Amino acid sequence: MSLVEERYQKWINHPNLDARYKEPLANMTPEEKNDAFYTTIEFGTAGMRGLLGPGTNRINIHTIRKATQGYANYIKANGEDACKAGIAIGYDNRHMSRELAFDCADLLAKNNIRSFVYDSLRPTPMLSFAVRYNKCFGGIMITASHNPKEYNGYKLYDDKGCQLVPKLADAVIKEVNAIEDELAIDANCTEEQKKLITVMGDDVDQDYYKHVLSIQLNPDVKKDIKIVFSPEHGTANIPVRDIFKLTGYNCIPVEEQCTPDPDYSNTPTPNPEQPGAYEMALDYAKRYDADIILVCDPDADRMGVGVKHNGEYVVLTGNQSGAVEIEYICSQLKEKGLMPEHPVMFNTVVTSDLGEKVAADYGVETEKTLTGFKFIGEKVAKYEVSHEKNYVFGYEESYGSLIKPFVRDKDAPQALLMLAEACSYYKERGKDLVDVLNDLYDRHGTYEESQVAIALTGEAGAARIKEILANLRADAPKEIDGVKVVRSEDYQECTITENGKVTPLTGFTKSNVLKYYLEDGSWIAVRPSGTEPKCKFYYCVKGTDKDDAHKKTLNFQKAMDALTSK
Ligand SMILES: O=P([O-])(O)O[C@H]1O[C@H](COP(=O)(O)O)[C@@H](O)[C@H](O)[C@H]1O
Ligand SMILES: [Mg+2]
Repeated sequence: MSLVEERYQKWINHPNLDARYKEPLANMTPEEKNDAFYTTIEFGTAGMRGLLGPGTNRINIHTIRKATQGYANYIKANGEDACKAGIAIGYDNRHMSRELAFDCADLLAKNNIRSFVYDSLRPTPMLSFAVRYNKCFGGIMITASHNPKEYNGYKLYDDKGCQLVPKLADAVIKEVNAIEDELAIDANCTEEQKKLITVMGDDVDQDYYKHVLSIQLNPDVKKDIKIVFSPEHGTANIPVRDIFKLTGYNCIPVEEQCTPDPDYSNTPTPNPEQPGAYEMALDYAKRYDADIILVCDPDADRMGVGVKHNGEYVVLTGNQSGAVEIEYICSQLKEKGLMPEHPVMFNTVVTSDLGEKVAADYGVETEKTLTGFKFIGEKVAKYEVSHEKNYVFGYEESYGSLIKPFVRDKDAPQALLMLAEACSYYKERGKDLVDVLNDLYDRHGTYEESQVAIALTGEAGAARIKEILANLRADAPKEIDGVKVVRSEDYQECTITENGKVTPLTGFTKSNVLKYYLEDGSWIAVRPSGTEPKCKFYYCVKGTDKDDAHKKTLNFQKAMDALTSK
């Protein structure tokens, strides 16, 4: 019997199989069966994420229990104090999220581990905050972030509220993998053990709001702007609207997208990386003549921005909104004499160069990490202890930023408040945020950043993604669209190749990423997504002006297409 068949038979015949899965299992096509059982669901960029449904390679009550039992064993191995400190648990609007969250709490209680659960859906950054607020040993967030509605996921946090970095995640994974029969785990705890579960109250929310309000650099700015806001049916609805109410901003919610909805009924996509996420907000913006559109992904760690510029709405990329944020923050810190000593900003190896140039202009150093906000959180924790450098900002290409590190993950409510303030501040001075961005291009060079993600699903898709990167390694491009590759970095082999010389690349955990620097100041990076079945290509293209950058971007994309279609 094949491994897939063996696993399938075990599941379908298991006495503990959740009754909801019997029928879908019985009706699986051979292809679906293979996909659901060919592997066990793994931890990626942001915990475990996958399609909902029965199978070892799916998110369901059994695979989540397996992960939680493994986590519980890890917590117990950390001693009595860890069990007592407990775990904060949060969840989003997705199918099964609430059920899975409370099931995790029961299972932890069964293991005599305390937990603090939010009474209803909350953003991922608020879960990170709750870990710190309750002085927990760690945290669990049930969410698949911005993925389509068929997905769910499981993010794990350390005691600082930072997602587990590989070193810690590996220790948990070891415990998870040691569990042989995921279906044998049940979450039936006693009434006495149930007392270990605390449903969190309003005090946590209020303290989070207080902290968010503290990021304001110009709290008294003239708030003469209209904001159209959409939570994309997710967790941001209440917190973001509360924060705008507390700070006095005029926030017009996209009502149709405010109800928590696991099916995302009124948005083509909840992902701020995609134009569909702005469709309805754009209609509202035109109707109300809004200055700015602000949207959050469902777990409210990512955000998207649309800016009214010369009468039209321009949607910024994550690289662009990050650059505008750092410009506003640094200029204000400097003007007010608040810039700390040895200031540092963090972003990732696939984030545009523009932000770094802006930061450098204000004397702020940039440190780069791999993709994954956990690596930024890790750096924050390091410097918090050593005091060698002081945090100014952290952001990623993928529409996430963190203004103040009282949260240790990207935090959209903070970003939205800062962008609203920046929008108001510049409006008073006759500018919009696109004007600010254009000024940055004038000062630091014109960049066009883009990301092309090719969807490659299932076992075959995963193999193809590996092959694309392996082919690039085996036959390294010397030029791309006729432009010479002057340096390449391989984060898996940990090498830098420059002028024919190979030197070690240090300071990063091994990761399947390739980055090519071109003679004209542009770069291109390739990596498999760790949250979706996609191969991602990142382009940071430097041009003489916008048209030149755009033309070059299209040519580079075409060239990479040709290079990787072998
Ligand atoms: O999806 P989220 O908002 O949880 O965000 C997560 O995934 C993003 C995309 O990762 P990948 O390119 O591997 O798919 C990462 O940039 C981010 O740091 C991580 O927290
Ligand atoms: Mg998210």
